[in-house]
Amino acid sequence: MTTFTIGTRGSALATTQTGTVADALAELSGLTAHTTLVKTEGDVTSGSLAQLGGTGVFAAALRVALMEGRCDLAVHSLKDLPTQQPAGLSIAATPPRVDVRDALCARDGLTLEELPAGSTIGTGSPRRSAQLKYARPDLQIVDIRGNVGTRLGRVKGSPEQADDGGVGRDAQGDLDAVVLAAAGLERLGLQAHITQYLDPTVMLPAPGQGSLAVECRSEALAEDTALNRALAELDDDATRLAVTAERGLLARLEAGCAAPIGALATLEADVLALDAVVCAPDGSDVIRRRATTTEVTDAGAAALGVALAEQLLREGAAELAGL
Ligand SMILES: NCc1[nH]cc(CCC(=O)O)c1CC(=O)O
Repeated sequence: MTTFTIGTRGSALATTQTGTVADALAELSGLTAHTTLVKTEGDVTSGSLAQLGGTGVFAAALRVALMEGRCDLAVHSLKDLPTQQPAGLSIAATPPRVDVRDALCARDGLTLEELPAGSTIGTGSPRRSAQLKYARPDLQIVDIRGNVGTRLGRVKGSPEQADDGGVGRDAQGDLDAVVLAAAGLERLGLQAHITQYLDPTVMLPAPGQGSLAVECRSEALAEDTALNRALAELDDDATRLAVTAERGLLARLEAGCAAPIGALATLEADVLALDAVVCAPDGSDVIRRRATTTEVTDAGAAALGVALAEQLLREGAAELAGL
């Protein structure tokens, strides 16, 4: 084998992320990387999607392509992946994580503290919405959809063009701010729009935010190949341990990426610490807790996530978040 093929979705963020991973693996392996575009709608049967289970509709089409051998690898945003790993597929690498924080992109350089009462903030994420309301009950959250460029285009005075038709709103932007993942903005070179990096004490990110997952067929992982050696080198221990803890928590809470739950694990010295927040969807209340472990292994990280989830459940997390 002298080449390998990585499947990617068509969005700017997906192709950028996939390109970065393809380049790194080509460099590490000496192989030539090909990328292939996988459409997320229309070209896959509902039968094969249903087999995969879970909710990750974006990941599902890529996974079908991987299972059918149309590509050797798939690159996912880890935060969009359901916690249930489909049979036959494995996460072969979690590359070094980039910025984990959420970022405020506001008009006129404003910060969260500076936004006047009644200001509008756009987000489609229950996790962001609940934490924003908890921090600033006087702001108005507006439910928005679309890709990163579209969302930025909603901010008043934004140079970014709203590219989804501008139906029923001012093409110049109609919101005072939006909140997006810093990682996505930075990968797209759009960090100039960020007016404030939100501290995780105010806004805990989604489990897995800022991390990528490189997935392959499990059977391929058993072979000793240049590609597998490159994948092992690309895998970052601190990232894998952190996201294992965060996703262990999410799985134990039986929640997905649409739940009002934030989690962030950090590895410092020989301690893995996990912070988590479970919110009432209306932001009226939150439960925020931290747990730590000195068992800094994959199993220890997963157990840390489960233990913190069980503590949160004992304290009423399911009722609070409507899980
Ligand atoms: N749900 C969409 C999504 N999936 C991954 C990212 C950004 C990159 C990342 O967090 O890894 C985004 C955009 C956003 O939330 O602003």
